[in-house]
Amino acid sequence: MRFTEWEPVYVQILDSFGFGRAGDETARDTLASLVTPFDRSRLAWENKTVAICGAAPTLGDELARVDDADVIVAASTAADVVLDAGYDLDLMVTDLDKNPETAVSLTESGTPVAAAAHGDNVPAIREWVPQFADEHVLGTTQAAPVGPVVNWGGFTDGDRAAFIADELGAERLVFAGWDFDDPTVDEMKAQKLAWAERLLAWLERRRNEEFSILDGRRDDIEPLP
Ligand SMILES: Nc1ncnc2c1ncn2[C@@H]1O[C@H](COP(=O)(O)OP(=O)(O)OP(=O)(O)O)[C@@H](O)[C@H]1O
Ligand SMILES: Nc1nc2c(c(=O)[nH]1)N=C(CO)CN2
Repeated sequence: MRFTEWEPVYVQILDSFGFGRAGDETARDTLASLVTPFDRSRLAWENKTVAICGAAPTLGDELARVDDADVIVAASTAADVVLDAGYDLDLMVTDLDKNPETAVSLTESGTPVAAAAHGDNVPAIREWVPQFADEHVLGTTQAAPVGPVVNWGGFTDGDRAAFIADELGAERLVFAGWDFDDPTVDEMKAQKLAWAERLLAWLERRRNEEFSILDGRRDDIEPLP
């Protein structure tokens, strides 16, 4: 995903939440000062089935879905569920707002972590990124990419994980731990999940793929861009 393709969608997201672009850019620049370029050839996922684990309460019951995957990616707290169940992770995707200690320990053991900068997580970036093993950190932004910080698309940790897998050439994406109608989430999270759903519908269309988590829902999703 090039930024020119992402930008019109990004502008809609900023508008929908009332987030400021300048805040995202400041956060991105902070992250850029703390990370080095990530060697993406380590994550060559062509011909791979990649499992994208979200953190819905259903994840624990759906973990068998990752058994046939070649690669396991977990968003935020989904990483803890996957690791506690005894699986190895290939990548954690996070904006550092819930379980940054997991990200520290993963980078220390050589597992890559994609760390996102946005206007509301600058203190977390400053606190946690210096604690990561640098060569295992992929810095990401939802604003324009700068230096070592990439933008391969995506907004919430979970849909960003899917966009990253797409960028890395994944042949097939499978999903566990996704519940767009989760009744336990607050209003802001529900709005974020609605965007995640829209973004995944856009991604599956771009990929000519059908994500089963969107079955029965497509007619009600407003298309992007
Ligand atoms: N019902 C759900 N509740 C929470 N997350 C979900 C759900 N369904 C899918 N997800 C995906 O799992 C990801 C990780 O969720 P979690 O609540 O651990 O993280 P988070 O740090 O709050 O995520 P974010 O900052 O992206 O909102 C979310 O970003 C979202 O994409
Ligand atoms: N500015 C800003 N950007 C975000 C935010 C957020 O709270 N503020 N949350 C996200 C996923 O939770 C992703 N991006």
